[in-house]
This record gives sequence, C-alpha cells and structure tokens, in this order.
Amino acid sequence: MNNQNLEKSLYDLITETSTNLPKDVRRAIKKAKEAENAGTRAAMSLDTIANNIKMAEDNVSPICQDTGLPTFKVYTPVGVNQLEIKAAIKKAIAATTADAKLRPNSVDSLTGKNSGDNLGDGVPVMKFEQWENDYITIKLILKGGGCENKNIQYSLPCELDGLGRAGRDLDGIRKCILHSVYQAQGQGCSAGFIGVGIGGDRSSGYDLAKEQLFRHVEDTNSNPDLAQLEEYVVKTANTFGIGTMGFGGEATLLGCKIGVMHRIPASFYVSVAYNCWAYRRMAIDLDAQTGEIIKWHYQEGEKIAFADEAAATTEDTTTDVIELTAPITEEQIRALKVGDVVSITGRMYTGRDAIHHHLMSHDAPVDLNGQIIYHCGPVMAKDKEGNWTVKAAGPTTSIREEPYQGDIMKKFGIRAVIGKGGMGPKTLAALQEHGGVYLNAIGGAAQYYADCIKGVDGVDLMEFGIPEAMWHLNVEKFTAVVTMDSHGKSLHADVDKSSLEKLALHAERVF
Ligand SMILES: O=C(O)C[C@H](O)C(=O)O
Ligand code: SF4
Repeated sequence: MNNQNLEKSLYDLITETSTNLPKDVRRAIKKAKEAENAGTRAAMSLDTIANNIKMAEDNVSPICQDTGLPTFKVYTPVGVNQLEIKAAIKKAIAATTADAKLRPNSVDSLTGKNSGDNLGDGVPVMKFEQWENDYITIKLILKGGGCENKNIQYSLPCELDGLGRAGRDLDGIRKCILHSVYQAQGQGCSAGFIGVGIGGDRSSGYDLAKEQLFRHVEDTNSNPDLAQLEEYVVKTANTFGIGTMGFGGEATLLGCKIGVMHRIPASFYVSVAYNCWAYRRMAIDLDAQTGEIIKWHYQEGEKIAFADEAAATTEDTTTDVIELTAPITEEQIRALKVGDVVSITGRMYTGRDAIHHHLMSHDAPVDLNGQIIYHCGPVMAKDKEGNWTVKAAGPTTSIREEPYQGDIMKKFGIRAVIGKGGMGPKTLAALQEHGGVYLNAIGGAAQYYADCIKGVDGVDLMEFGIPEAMWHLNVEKFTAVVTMDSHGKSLHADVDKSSLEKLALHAERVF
C-alpha cells in the first residue's frame, strides 16, 4: 500500500472526526432544539451548542477541547499488512496533534507527564479484524473524558436508587439503562447518546456497549425486543427533566443503542457507554491497494448547517445579563442568585485537576484574591511569533475538584469558579461561608468560548502539560449561568432530586 496516501487518509479522518459533527448527530441535536421551550436556559444552551458546531466546521478546529482517547476499529482484507496501518495511524495522530486538531491528551498514569503528541503505552487504541471484503474500513471515535467517567456497569441482580430490584431479565435491563441516564445527570454534557452492552464479561460488555456508538442514530435494532426497549428508553429518559447540561428541560437523551451477547451463568452485566452531545465518530472505506479514501460513512440524509443559530446565541438575552470583571468583591458575589446569567470580561485563570491538587500544598503562582478560576484544559497553538493562541476552550467537569475546591477558594480568596456539571455539598457550603459562586458554562462549546478569549497573557505550571497548566486568559463577554450561589442554593441538587422522583415513577414492570 502507498503509505503516504494512507497517512493522508488517516489525517483527514481524524480532522473530520474532531471538527465536523456527523449528519445524523446534527439532526438529533436539531430535534432536541425543536423540543425545547424558547427562552429557557436549555434552549439558550442548545443555541450555543449549535453555533459551536458551525464554528468548529468553519474553523476546522475541535468541536470540544477534549478530543478524547482516539479509538480506531480497522477491518482489513486477508493479506493487508496491519503493522503498516498501525504505524500510519500513529503518524497521523502525531501530525493532527501538532496541527491542533487534537489536544495532547496522553498522560503517563504514574508520573502525570503528558507525552505531547497523543502517543503512549496503549494509546491510541487500535483494534483490528479481518473480513472477506476487498477494501479497508477504518472507524474512529473521539470520546471525551467527562462522558467516559459517566459510563456505568451493572451486575444483575442489583438494587437501584428510585427503581428498586433489577433482576436478570429484560425488565431488569430496562431499569439499569434508565438508571444510567439518571446517574449521569448533566455531567457528561447532556443531551447524550448511550451505547448499551448486555452480557459478556466486564471488558467485552463495555466493548459491546462502545461498539453500539458506531451505529446510526436513526437506525432500528434488528432484534424487535431491543428495538422496542431502545425506543422506550429514549422516550422515558426525556421525561426526567435533566435537560441540556443538567439545566432542566425536555432533551436529556438523544439516542439509545443496545447490543447483546452471551454470558456465563454466574455473570449478568449491563454495560453503558455514555457519550456527550459532541458525539464525534466517523468512518472511511479505503482502497486496499492505494490507501485512498473511497467512501465516507454517515453521509445519508440532510445536513443541518446550523447557520441561523449563530446569530441568535445569547445576543438577544443581553438585557438580563450581569457584567462581571475580576477582581470581584464579596458584595458583588452575594448579589448573585441561581439562574442569573453573567458575562465576564477581563482576566480569568484556568485550573483543573493538577492545579487544584498542587494548590492544596503550594502557594499560587499569581495573586488569586477576588479572581475567577476556569475549569478548563484548552487546545493551544503557538503562532509564528511564538505567542500562544487558544484553539478550543470549553469547560471541564467540575465535580472532580470537589475534594479541593472549597478549601482553595478560602485559602486564596477566589470568588468564582466556572466549570460544568456542578459541584457537591462541600463546595456549596464553602460558597456560602466564604462568599463564592459557581458558574456553569456550556460543556463542549469549545469554539464558542475560544472566540471569547481575546488573548493569552501568560502561563504558569507548564510542567503539568498544556491541558493542566494555569493559563492567564483575557476574555470578553464570556457568558455563564449561576447554578450554585452563596445562599446555599444549587440548581444541580434540585435537578438531581426532581429527576430521581421522575425515575421512581418507572419502578413497575414494563417488559
Ligand atoms: O478534559 C476536558 O477538557 C473535558 C472533559 O471531557 C470533561 O467532560 O470533563
Ligand atoms: S467536555 Fe463535554 S462535550 Fe467535551 S468531551 Fe467532555 S463530556 Fe464531551
């Protein structure tokens, strides 16, 4: 095979997957937008998401800054050299990372060192199968960490919050799947898609679940029982009121695909792979002789361009927006209430897992008194003059900082943190005691927020790698919603409680 062609085809596959959301996913998002009531936070979020999808395509830049753990599934005719394909995949991964189509996402699990090029032990994931066809198919999924963390595996029989006993039958499976959507709340950037694997062992069950994520959103399961269950799950989950980003609303789940395999007598697993709305998967067919692309998958039907949404995003809500510029006073913070929309102009500092851990036992590299911390690991590029530019910069899941956040806010006088998915009781208590606020940004809207960042004024702790460093950002009109305030109120706690009540309505046998 021509290796240059093969590398080019793979480069194009990776770039397309990271930057251009497939047609079937776009249609599902459009449907969600249509179901949402105008003027709600959920509708506003979906406008931002739609706008972001368009911006990513136009800029040929990542839809979300977390470009995930690249996972390739390759089907080859007998006789094709799979080692050559492996080598080409690695080259294409490094090249697309250098061109900021992927974030450097591969971290040594023991030392914490980022390899910088998305390569590492076992990374990217590459799985090969042979087949009788005379062409090659390569599938790629870029599944981010926030939704990956919301995957869940049930071992039947089990007891579930709200639903009671899930037994070893179709109805027990039904309960597990409904519970999986509830437990994800907004943290995996809902509205999401789930792949479910019934049976197998712990690893093959998850593999089967992830395999389902390559199915078309609009297909119908060939097993009539599972087809019925898929339809039931989507319909029922959308009554939970979790909504986009967990803000409440009509659209919680955009797709459910279920696969089944045999199991051994003692084990009965239901494995659920949760994927965010930024459902980035694509596939190509290659000519096995030339290595050139002969077909792109997921091309059927209408392509929603989301051109109209671009103008609508948050612009028309400016009347209700509260302007904030750091340093922020305690008085300003105490005036904010859950539901307020704020627009930030000026300085903010990024800080995520490594920074929070570090700040517990070290001084901050800058004065954080009155400042804003943004839970964000951006995609960055250096321009010709050696200046950093932000290529993608949406929020990361905040709950991971729950053990540290309250202490760090108090220790350094931080007044606001921005992230997504909300935080827990420890942070809520600290916000009340210290005078702080939690701001929820729209997860995955990495192009939208990158556009709000007008400059990079500095960076500290680069030894943690690009996603984990503390970037000093100069922002303009960065919009976010107050979802936890200094008066003990949390939208996340409210939505969790009400969605559990809705879940519990489905404890009776259905199948
Ligand atoms: O790592 C990130 O930037 C985000 C992550 O995918 C998340 O959802 O928390
Ligand atoms: S930030 Fe949200 S959209 Fe991006 S990868 Fe994580 S879960 Fe997905």
